[in-house]
Amino acid sequence: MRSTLFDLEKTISERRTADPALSYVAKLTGRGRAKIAQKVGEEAVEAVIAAMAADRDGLVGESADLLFHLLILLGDLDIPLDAVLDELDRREGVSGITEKAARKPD
Ligand SMILES: N=c1c2ncn([C@@H]3O[C@H](COP(=O)(O)OP(=O)(O)OP(=O)(O)O)[C@@H](O)[C@H]3O)c2ncn1[C@@H]1O[C@H](COP(=O)(O)O)[C@@H](O)[C@H]1O
Repeated sequence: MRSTLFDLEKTISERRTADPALSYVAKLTGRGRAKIAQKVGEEAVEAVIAAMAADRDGLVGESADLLFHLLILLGDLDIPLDAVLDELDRREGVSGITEKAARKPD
């Protein structure tokens, strides 16, 4: 399995306390969780815009930006990537239609 996301998670963890003048991760982290979350939202919107324009290259780039910023946000909350992958594993084989139908009404 490709280890790209785990490698990036480790790099982000190491760069968080670097010199903000030399590290984007450190600079963004220093601006606080709300700013990191805002960037995740912006990158998600940019991915949607690229998709709606059928801009495949754009969507690849924006998806990379989105995953990168999501990893920074998860790291800021001390949530390991493994926790997200575990949740996806837990859902494996459970149809989204079935899962939604089984939800209790509010
Ligand atoms: N994958 C990435 C990556 N993807 C995108 N970016 C940066 O994310 C920033 C997003 O650009 P924007 O224009 O949206 O942001 P901005 O203008 O800085 O922010 P605003 O002030 O507008 O909010 C750009 O500076 C991109 O270069 C990344 N910066 C770093 N990485 C990885 O993180 C590692 C550590 O980076 P540093 O912390 O910079 O050393 C690198 O070696 C890479 O592996």
